[in-house]
Amino acid sequence: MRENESIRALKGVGEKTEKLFQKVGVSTVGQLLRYYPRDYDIYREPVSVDSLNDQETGAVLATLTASLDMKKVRNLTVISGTVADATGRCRVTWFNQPYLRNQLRRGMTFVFRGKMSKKGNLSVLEQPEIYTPAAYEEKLNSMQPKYALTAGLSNHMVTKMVKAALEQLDLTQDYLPEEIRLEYELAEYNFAAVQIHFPSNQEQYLEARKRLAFDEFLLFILGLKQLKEQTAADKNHYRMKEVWKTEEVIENLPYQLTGAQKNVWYEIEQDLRGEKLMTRLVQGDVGSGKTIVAFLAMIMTAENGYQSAIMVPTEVLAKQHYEALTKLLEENGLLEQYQPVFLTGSNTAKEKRQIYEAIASGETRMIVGTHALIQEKVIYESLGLVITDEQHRFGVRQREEFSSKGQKPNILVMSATPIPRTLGIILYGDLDISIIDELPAQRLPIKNCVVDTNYREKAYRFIERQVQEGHQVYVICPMVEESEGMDGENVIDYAERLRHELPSSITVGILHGKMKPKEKNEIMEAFSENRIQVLVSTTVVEVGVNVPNATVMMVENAERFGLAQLHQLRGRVGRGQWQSYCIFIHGKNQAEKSKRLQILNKSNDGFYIAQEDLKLRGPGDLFGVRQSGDLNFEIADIFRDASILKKASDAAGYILSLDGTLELPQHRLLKEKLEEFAGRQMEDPGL
Ligand SMILES: Nc1ncnc2c1ncn2[C@@H]1O[C@H](COP(=O)(O)OP(=O)(O)OP(=O)(O)O)[C@@H](O)[C@H]1O
Repeated sequence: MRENESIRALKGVGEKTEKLFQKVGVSTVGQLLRYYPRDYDIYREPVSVDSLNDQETGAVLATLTASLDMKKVRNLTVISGTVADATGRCRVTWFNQPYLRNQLRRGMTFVFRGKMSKKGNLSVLEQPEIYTPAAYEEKLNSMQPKYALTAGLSNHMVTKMVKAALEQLDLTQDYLPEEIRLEYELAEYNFAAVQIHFPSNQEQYLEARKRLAFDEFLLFILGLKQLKEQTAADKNHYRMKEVWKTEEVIENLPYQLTGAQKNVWYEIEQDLRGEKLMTRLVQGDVGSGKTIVAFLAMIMTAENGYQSAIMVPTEVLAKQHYEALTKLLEENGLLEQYQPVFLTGSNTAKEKRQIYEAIASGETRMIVGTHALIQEKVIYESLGLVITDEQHRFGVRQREEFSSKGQKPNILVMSATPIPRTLGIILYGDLDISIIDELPAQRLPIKNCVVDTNYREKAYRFIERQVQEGHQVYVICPMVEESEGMDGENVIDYAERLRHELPSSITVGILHGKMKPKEKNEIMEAFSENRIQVLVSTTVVEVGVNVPNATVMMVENAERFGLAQLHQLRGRVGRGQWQSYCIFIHGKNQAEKSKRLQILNKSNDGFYIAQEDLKLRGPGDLFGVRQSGDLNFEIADIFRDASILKKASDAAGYILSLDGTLELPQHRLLKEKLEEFAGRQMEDPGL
């Protein structure tokens, strides 16, 4: 079996199961292999019966005080009994397992492992797993995977299928050269692939993770280095002249550009006028005003008679950019001349045809869209500039794709990820870097608070007042809907609750990744026009959404998110001249985890936050929440794995110094893997 085969090739996967897996983005066996657990359930030492808290999962060594009862409740068979140790007793219940009655008898002692549920004086261990003490001893410290699920797809099913994939794939051929593996003390691939799903203990898990993170960085950097080689000598076939239009547009803006924006714009202008092709990254904290700089570059390109395309990760964002661009052009009397178009996957076939024609004929000089922009059918008349974000920054393949559409365009990449310089040099090795390190002057610093759920009542009243003053509010929940085995707030139920909590004059809307692009656009449009005042959402609003009238960001289960991600979320407010607020709410019993959140309380500076977060983490930080969704790594995390990143960079340098084109026999598998990796990077992350 090969990794690119459909999961249908696995025994037990029929059409229905295939559809369920597709919902979570898994179509091939390889994708299943990389469907890494979201968390693990650790088989820890048994604890005493009285020490298990409500909703806590754990194991107890206890004795049955009587034989089990059996009851029929509708069509369920319920088996229940009582177990006890020296500290106390609790009920145990199982459903539809009548045979247990013969196996478990009074006086027998087992390890029972399950979730404790407490209601008043009643403590119940629900559906516990049962082990003899010796059997549990063998399981001790092992970690059971917990996967992200969707309705109908159980953890058991994913576990079973991953096991099947691991059994049927031949993973013994390691693509990493032995020399590198030994030099950097990395586990074998075979070991890592299995242990990341089913770690025997925490040490093995860390080994597996280290290896897979190294691989991911290595492939990424190899791709970059090759790209740099290829583009170093690229000539700018769209060499441009200085134009006055951009000066006029700047004059007409309702605000003054900041010094940093002016500097960066100057650098871009010089690049576009230069002999060498531009490949530049503009890095700027959330809300620093990157968009206008991008638009100026598009106007300069259009004035020179060429086309430009701006590609963003989501349709919501594409729509927002399209509207902002149209408005800017309209205000400057340029709309007719440039005819901007909006191209995404959900345009109708007829619309697409018309747009393709307008692009091919050169009638339109500006194209805004999602990754639909690089599809085969889009033929550009004269694409002189492509603007993208770092999630979609082009790897080798993407640039080839664009090049095959004509000559290589100039490239501008936008990023809001604050990263230390040393890491930046590695991750953006193929790009020149410009930094917008100044926020517009009239912004007031956001006021923050980190509180627990007891504060909600107060928060709702505060939200009410802000809405009455004409402002708007985001509420972020970690989940879309209630989901088996996962605690935390979800968008659907939360919105319902808010509709009761808030006066009926306040409209509460919802937004999440499972909605159709068209629905998402409608909701965002309603929010930006203040027809919705409170938007309950998952993190789909994280990247780049701009509604300056919003002044409150409230994040539920804030402990679930990485600090950089929270900083991005916070960046959705404080974008206008009004005082804005961010309320981070952490769940009950999460005070420990929420210590991290105090960093956000102290500072609004993305760079500082990233550094501080890094200091708090160490290799022992097992399940640190993912830091950043911006750079699209599957397992590696640029902040948490900074030292692995440096090693992978050294290794990539060494490999290419020996064999620049990866032609040597010992690099054959690595080359194949790199091709496959580049292909994967092209896929839409599909928010
Ligand atoms: N110099 C400026 N003075 C005042 N407002 C500005 C200035 N530059 C941009 N803005 C406004 O600030 C808001 C945020 O700008 P923009 O959307 O470009 O941020 P961004 O850098 O893309 O941030 P993010 O990474 O969060 O998307 C916009 O409403 C924009 O009109």
